[in-house]
Amino acid sequence: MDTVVNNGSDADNGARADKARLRARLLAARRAVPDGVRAADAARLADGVLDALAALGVPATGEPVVCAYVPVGAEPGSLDLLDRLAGAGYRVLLPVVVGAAPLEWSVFTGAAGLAPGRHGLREPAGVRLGAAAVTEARAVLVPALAVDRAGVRLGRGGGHYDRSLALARPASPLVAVVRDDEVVAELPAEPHDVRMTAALTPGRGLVRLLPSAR
Ligand SMILES: Nc1nc2c(c(=O)[nH]1)N(C=O)[C@@H](CNc1ccc(C(=O)N[C@@H](CCC(=O)O)C(=O)O)cc1)CN2
Ligand SMILES: Nc1ncnc2c1ncn2[C@@H]1O[C@H](COP(=O)(O)OP(=O)(O)OP(=O)(O)O)[C@@H](O)[C@H]1O
Repeated sequence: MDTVVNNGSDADNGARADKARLRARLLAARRAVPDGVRAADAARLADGVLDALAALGVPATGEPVVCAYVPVGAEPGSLDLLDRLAGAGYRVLLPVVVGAAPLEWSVFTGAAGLAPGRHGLREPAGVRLGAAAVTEARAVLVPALAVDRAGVRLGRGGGHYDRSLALARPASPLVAVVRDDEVVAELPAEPHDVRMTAALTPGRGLVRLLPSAR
C-alpha cells in the first residue's frame, strides 16, 4: 500500500535527521567531559568488563573470541580495558574499516600492534581475518554514542557496525559501551539498526536492555 510505503519512508527520513542532530549533541557533550572524569570512567569500565562478560555468560574459560574496539576521541573505553580482556584469556578482535562494507577484524596483540588509520582511529596492523570473523565472537563490545532501553544504538553514522553485527551469532551478547547518561529512554530507530543486549557503563556497570521495551 502506497500510504504505508510513504509513511515508512517519511519516518526513515525523520529518523535520519534526528540521528544527525543527536550525534552532534552527544559528541559535544562528550567533548565537554573533563579529562579527569573521562580517565576515572575509563578505569571503572576496565575494572568492570570481566565481571560484565561473566554475568552475560561469557567467562574467559577456553579462550573465547570477544570483539572490542580502540577508543577514538572522547569515546569511553581504553587500551587498558583491552589488555584486561587479553590478560584474562579472551582472544580480542578489533575492527578494521574497509569502506561501506562489513568491518574486517584482526587480533589485538597490544598497543605496539596498532597503526594510525582514518578518522583518528588506531587499527591493528596484523593479519586480517576478514568480515566473517565476527561470527566467532561470543560477545561484541560495540562503540556507541548512545543506546536506548530497547537496545537501539546510535553510532557514528557509517553503518559499519550494523552491517557487521548482522553477521554475529544471535546468541552472542552485543554490549554498547557508553557513559551513564548515554543510556537514554528512546532513540530514533531505522529497520537496519541491530539491537544491543546490554550497555556497559562506568557508574551503573552492566545495564541489560530489553528489545520488548519498544
Ligand atoms: N573506536 C571506534 N572504532 C570504530 C568505530 C567507532 O565508532 N569507534 N566505528 C564505528 O562504526 C568504525 C569507524 N568509524 C568512524 C567514523 C567516524 C569517526 C570520527 O568521526 N572520528 C572523529 C575523531 C573522533 C572524535 O573526535 O570523536 C573525526 O574524524 O573527526 C570515527 C570512526 C569502526 N571502528
Ligand atoms: N545492514 C546494512 N546494509 C547496508 N547498508 C546499511 C546497513 N546498515 C546500515 N547501512 C547504511 O548505513 C547508513 C548509516 O546507518 P546508521 O545511521 O544506523 O549508522 P550507525 O550505526 O550510527 O554507524 P556506525 O555503525 O558506523 O557507528 C544507513 O543510512 C544505511 O544506508
